[in-house]
Amino acid sequence: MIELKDISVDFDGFKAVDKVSLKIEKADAFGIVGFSGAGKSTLVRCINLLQKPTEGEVIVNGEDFLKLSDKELRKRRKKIGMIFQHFNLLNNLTVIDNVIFPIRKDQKSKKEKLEKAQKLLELVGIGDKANSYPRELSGGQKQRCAIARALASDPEILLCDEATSALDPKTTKQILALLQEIKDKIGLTIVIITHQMEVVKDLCNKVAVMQDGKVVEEGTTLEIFSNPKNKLTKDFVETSTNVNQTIEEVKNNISALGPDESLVKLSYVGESTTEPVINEIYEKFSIKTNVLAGNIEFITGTPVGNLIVTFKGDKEKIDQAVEYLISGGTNVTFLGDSNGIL
Ligand SMILES: Nc1ncnc2c1ncn2[C@@H]1O[C@H](COP(=O)(O)OP(=O)(O)OP(=O)(O)O)[C@@H](O)[C@H]1O
Repeated sequence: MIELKDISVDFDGFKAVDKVSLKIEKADAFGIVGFSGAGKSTLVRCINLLQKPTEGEVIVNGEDFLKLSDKELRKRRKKIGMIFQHFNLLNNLTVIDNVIFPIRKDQKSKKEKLEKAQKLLELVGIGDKANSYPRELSGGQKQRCAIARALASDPEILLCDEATSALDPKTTKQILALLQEIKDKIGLTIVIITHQMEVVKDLCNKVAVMQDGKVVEEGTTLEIFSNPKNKLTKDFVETSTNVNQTIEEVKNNISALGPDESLVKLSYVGESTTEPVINEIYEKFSIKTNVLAGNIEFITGTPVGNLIVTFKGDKEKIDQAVEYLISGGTNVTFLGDSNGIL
């Protein structure tokens, strides 16, 4: 549905976006992650040509946007809503008038527009705030109003630029749940720029990681969380799982390991929960497992687990047990033994 082909954006010789190609399918919730200045906003603004790329093609629903006339482009843009970190509401208009604003020139009667706006306010959960002014709303309510306004033109695509960055964690969860609900209800395609991996985890089915204007890694959210390859992706995933921090804490607090003990990290994806595996390696190899720390998360419904354990037993048997675990799809990282902790 959205295809960005070899997009580059050059600001006076500085490449803010550098040959990026992305495919976003209908009803995807596509996350774009990266540090400040990575080029996320510039890239996303190319989708509705608020930013004209210096090079490349922007294909939306099979149409080459760069070949459209200004009039045609204005019409297509109406089907692409946008919400922002700082809401960008018009402060001198009431909440309902903010929602009507993008459709104020439509061929409908005033009554129809009011009814539509009120329905949208109900949908986003602030039906009772229609006659309030933005200054009378909380941050979460302001973003709800901005979402209602973005939906007024019946968009097929919603671009969200750090839409939850100014909100506290609880309100962030509520807004993400609302976006998910709307997405499911009207089949909206969502492109969401964020530096919060929690946002990706809660809402997105796919994610691209940007650095210095380039996409350095992309995949399904499950792939990115369970098996990040790029160093930056690993750092981002770590911010939400804290596995490395947990490992450091375990290492700092563990007393010396015995000659028959090894410290390892077990990582797995999917239904192969470790409990039966731990029982099996005890039965097969007489290896005793002691779980020191663990974290299991559900990414788009699939469990992703990280356990820090000690194995106790004959060295050769531990090696066999590790091989057995790896052959069953568990990732095993050796962290130390009686000779020292890595
Ligand atoms: N209109 C512009 N003129 C010149 N440079 C620009 C312009 N817009 C963005 N840049 C530069 O392009 C780079 C990418 O900016 P962009 O806003 O796309 O990054 P970002 O990843 O969205 O960052 P943030 O998360 O801080 O919004 C930055 O170095 C920025 O200073």
